[in-house]
Amino acid sequence: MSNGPFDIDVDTLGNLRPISKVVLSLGSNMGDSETILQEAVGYLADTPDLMLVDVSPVYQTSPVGGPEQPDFLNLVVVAESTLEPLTILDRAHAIEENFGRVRGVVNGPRTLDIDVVMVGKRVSEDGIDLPHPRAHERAFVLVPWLDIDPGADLAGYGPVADLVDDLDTDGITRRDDIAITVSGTVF
Ligand SMILES: Nc1ncnc2c1ncn2[C@@H]1O[C@H](COP(=O)(O)OP(=O)(O)OP(=O)(O)O)[C@@H](O)[C@H]1O
Ligand SMILES: Nc1nc2c(c(=O)[nH]1)N=C(CO)CN2
Repeated sequence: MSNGPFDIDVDTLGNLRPISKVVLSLGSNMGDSETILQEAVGYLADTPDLMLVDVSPVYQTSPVGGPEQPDFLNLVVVAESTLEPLTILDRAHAIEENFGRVRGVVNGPRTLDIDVVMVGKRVSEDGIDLPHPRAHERAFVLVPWLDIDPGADLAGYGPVADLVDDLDTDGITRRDDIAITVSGTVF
């Protein structure tokens, strides 16, 4: 899939809207994380103008940073969208709030965290850092992403496969016993 901005959508008013590849990272280590991830992907799939392309396997991952806390379950969603990055981030925050996410400790435990890893070649603007400034060094983001998108390129950092080669992936385990289902499709 292209990173855009060469794919174009025309809305009902005839406006041209670039279609961007969107990569989202979801993580949970409080509550029923498996159900939370399942439902969160469902909310993303229900988001107007955000088309899910693929959902990665779920990984159990050792916490990176923060206080002592339980392991996370992480997954990555690849989508296509004409939405602005800040609109996608607002939607991510609204979904987090459905699961009672309270922003407290930096890198601390959370029912649900949704990071906007990349929106095509879009870069930072007021209110959103793009690509996500820590995604390039996080195995819990890059390994699941690579599973579903072997040719993936992290804008500004290069091929995800090369980034993964340089990372310690010891703390992450693929949980093939957990499946995410969207509209009858099992990922
Ligand atoms: N690309 C992005 N994805 C998610 N949040 C972002 C992004 N860019 C800026 N933010 C902002 O970063 C702030 C901190 O986000 P959050 O509380 O999710 O951090 P965190 O998950 O603890 O740590 P990290 O940012 O390292 O994943 C939020 O106010 C959020 O709006
Ligand atoms: N394993 C793991 N560690 C983390 C995670 C996460 O999702 N998984 N999220 C963090 C802040 O976003 C900080 N540390």
